[in-house]
Amino acid sequence: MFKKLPGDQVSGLVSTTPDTAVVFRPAVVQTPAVVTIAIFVGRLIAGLVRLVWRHPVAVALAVAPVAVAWLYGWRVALVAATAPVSVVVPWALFDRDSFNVWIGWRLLAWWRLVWVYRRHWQPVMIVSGLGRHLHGRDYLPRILHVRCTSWADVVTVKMLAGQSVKDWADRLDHLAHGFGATSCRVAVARAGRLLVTFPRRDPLAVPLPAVPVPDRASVGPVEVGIREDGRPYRLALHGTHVLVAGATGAGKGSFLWSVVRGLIPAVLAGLVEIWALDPKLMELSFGRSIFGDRYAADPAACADLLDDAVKVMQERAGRFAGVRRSHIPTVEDPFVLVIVDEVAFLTAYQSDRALKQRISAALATLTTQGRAVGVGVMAALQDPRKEVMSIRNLFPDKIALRLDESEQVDMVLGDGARDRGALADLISSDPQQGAGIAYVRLESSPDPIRVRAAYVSDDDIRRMAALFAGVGEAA
Ligand SMILES: Nc1ncnc2c1ncn2[C@@H]1O[C@H](COP(=O)(O)OP(=O)(O)OP(=O)(O)O)[C@@H](O)[C@H]1O
Repeated sequence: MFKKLPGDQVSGLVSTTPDTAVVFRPAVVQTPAVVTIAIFVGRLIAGLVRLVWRHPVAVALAVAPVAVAWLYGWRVALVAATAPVSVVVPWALFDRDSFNVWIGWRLLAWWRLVWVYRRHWQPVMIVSGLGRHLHGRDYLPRILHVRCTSWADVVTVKMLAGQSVKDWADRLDHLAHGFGATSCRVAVARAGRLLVTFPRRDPLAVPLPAVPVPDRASVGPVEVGIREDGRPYRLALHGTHVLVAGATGAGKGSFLWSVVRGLIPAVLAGLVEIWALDPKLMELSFGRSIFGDRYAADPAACADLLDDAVKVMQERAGRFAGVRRSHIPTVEDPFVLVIVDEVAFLTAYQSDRALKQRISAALATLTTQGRAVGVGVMAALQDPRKEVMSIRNLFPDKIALRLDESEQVDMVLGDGARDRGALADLISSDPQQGAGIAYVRLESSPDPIRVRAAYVSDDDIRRMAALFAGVGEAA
């Protein structure tokens, strides 16, 4: 309060509280002008030192031409200043990628720091409640660093002491709109520090054609699409189980078929067997020849196939016991991937109680004991509620495509996933813009990542199936 009042007004200030015995009349000390000037000069010098310390390159770029002009004249300075421009401009025009890595993203990061984040930081922090205004002072989280990538700004922030990640996760909307982004995500960098990601554009906005069938037989992670940062997205199947949830038309088929497509060379080499359960009869029946006689659509046949998978699992467990603790795919013991489309048809919506129990028990056995012996389950479903899919927590890796309700996000991806930015309920229902887009949460990483699966068209599936019938050219 005193800071805002001129000294002569402060001297007249008294307590206005009625019935008080204490009258408050502050003493005003006249400061000599020289002391005030010394304080201002001190602050100026400290500010300059801070500027040089924080932005050495920018300061050097500004000071160097002035120094050259002073020492050698303005003509030399002009040549010295234009020479780098004549290198940088052609570089930017002809090799944009390397220019961006070395200069472009850094310049953009500096500009976004100054123009977007520093400029709006104080009001956004105070209005969103992440900063505090106490006793006339602002206590704000600090921006430590801004990094730009081709699609997003990643701002490293030092939280206020006592703040939690949840405080930030609860205000993603405030942050996104406050800094002019359509969405925002937070991740922990280390104790007390967060990485706050603000996308500038969406690399997943355009559908992707099917990924080419790999040249090599591999059981390793399968390329199924791209990640938000533009890098290929590879999904591991061997050694885990994967649950894919999404509303009708969300694009579950793209995940299932992209996985099948990526494993084709390994299936042809005998290192992988894909067993398909297709109770809806619409999705996997299309490429039936890929699965051979390991295909079932009728619920009773599905139960038999699942029981067979359990037998394979138990037989292997008996053989491996005391000999080895993990599975290595071979022609004798291939990796068995059981793909179940719309698993709720076999569990929740199955009217035959005995069959329903048999199927649920087999699925629970496979998902609890299968991965160490090379039997994996990839299940797709529309409704992730517990009463529909009681064993959803037995799948270590989860994929949430477009969902109908915000509460379903945490049901699929686990607690706190939506708070960390997995906004699966906000994915567009327009197939061009949203089908195949999903948030993935892996056992190994609590932070959900946004990906888009490639679209495997009917023709792609026909060509894949033809490979197995031995009548088609390479897919
Ligand atoms: N990855 C993708 N990229 C672009 N469009 C896609 C993608 N996947 C699916 N689509 C479009 O969305 C439509 C629905 O996809 P799909 O049948 O795979 O959804 P689904 O989740 O399996 O639905 P349902 O549960 O009703 O079977 C497809 O016909 C296609 O036009």
